[in-house]
Amino acid sequence: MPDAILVLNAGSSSVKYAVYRREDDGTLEVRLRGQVEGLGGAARLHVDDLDGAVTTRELGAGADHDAALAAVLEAVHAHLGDLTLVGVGHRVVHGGQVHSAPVVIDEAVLDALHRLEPLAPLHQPHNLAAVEAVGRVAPDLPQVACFDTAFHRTQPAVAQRFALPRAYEQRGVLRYGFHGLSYEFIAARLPEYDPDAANGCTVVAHLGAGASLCALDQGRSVATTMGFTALDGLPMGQRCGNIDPGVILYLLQQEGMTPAEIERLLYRESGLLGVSGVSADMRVLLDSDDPAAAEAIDLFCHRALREIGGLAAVLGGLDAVVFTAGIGEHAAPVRQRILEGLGWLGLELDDAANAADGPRITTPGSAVNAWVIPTDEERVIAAHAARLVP
Ligand SMILES: Nc1ncnc2c1ncn2[C@@H]1O[C@H](COP(=O)(O)OP(=O)(O)O)[C@@H](O)[C@H]1O
Ligand SMILES: CC(=O)OP(=O)(O)O
Ligand SMILES: [Mg+2]
Repeated sequence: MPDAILVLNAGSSSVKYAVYRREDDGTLEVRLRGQVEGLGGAARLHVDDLDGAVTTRELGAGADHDAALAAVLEAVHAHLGDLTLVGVGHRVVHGGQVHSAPVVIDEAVLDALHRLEPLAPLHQPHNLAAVEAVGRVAPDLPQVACFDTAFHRTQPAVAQRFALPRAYEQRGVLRYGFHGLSYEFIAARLPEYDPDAANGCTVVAHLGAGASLCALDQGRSVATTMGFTALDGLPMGQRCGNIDPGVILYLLQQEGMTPAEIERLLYRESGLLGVSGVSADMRVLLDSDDPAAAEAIDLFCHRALREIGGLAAVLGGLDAVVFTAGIGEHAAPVRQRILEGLGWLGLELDDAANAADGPRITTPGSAVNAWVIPTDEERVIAAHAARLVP
């Protein structure tokens, strides 16, 4: 029976999944894909069997990551047909100092990854819950962890360092960076779209529920906006992004907030949701006529523009900007707002191409190219897993 790899990608607002058939020559053909989206609100399961049947099922307002995972495993089971699962690849957001490459999961690896949960509270517990859920139903099935942090380990030390006493760095307090599986996918595909940028200086904007930017120098990560945790950098759906650490001291010392309250504030009540008071979902904000929704979008675009400028300076130039993930791939007004701020670099937006979601969204005469390239973290995970399982 043909071999297949299952991929599970638990994000903060979604659980994405895919099944790939592994051909004799090692190539991977996607056979099933989908996601549970809208976790925390009205969660829906989407299933695409790639033969034209696309179904959606409401999971109800109370559905959490566990319910999402159970629904996903049921859908996968129902669609496997003659395929035999030979391995499972997981997105695991934090790999810490130890992991700069994907790894087959055993007891010791799992224990070590659990210890990183405080550094990625929106993701790591769900990523590892998926590993354990699969382990319960199929204890002998090899499982592979693919890390969001691994792609950034090529960065020079200066880009990974905080200005703290050295002892903290030795204890692992570093800028790790995230969304690395997505950046790995974009870096691999960029030569097909823009060979000059692939050999030069590119800023990739992964704008989803979590959002970050990555500076690619000839396809290698040299700097990124997320740091020790996935809180740093851009404001996100519910996360604050870059914040003066003095604010946290103030909340602790003057407002008497507990660490758990501050964690909830920074991870779940801030970002687009906190500033708008309306929603964490960019689709809802773009449709809203509430001035606070417009202000939240303003702040998101302002911060993205400011960070693109910083990364371009680190790269020593800018050949292309690439937009990806939920907002990056679909929110033309957000891309427009950010790119209008790069007019001084000679970047010239092609409005019609932008409205059509690309792929190229700048004019032929533009001094800097901009692209929309859909990311595919699942394919990157599948490729790593297929390589590591027998
Ligand atoms: N058509 C759209 N217009 C604007 N924003 C969108 C659109 N589609 C999706 N999004 C945004 O993308 C986010 C999800 O992005 P995604 O990359 O799938 O997230 P996750 O971090 O869960 O993987 C949603 O929360 C929503 O804000
Ligand atoms: C690391 C991170 O923020 O991931 P996501 O965007 O999937 O929430
Ligand atoms: Mg994501």
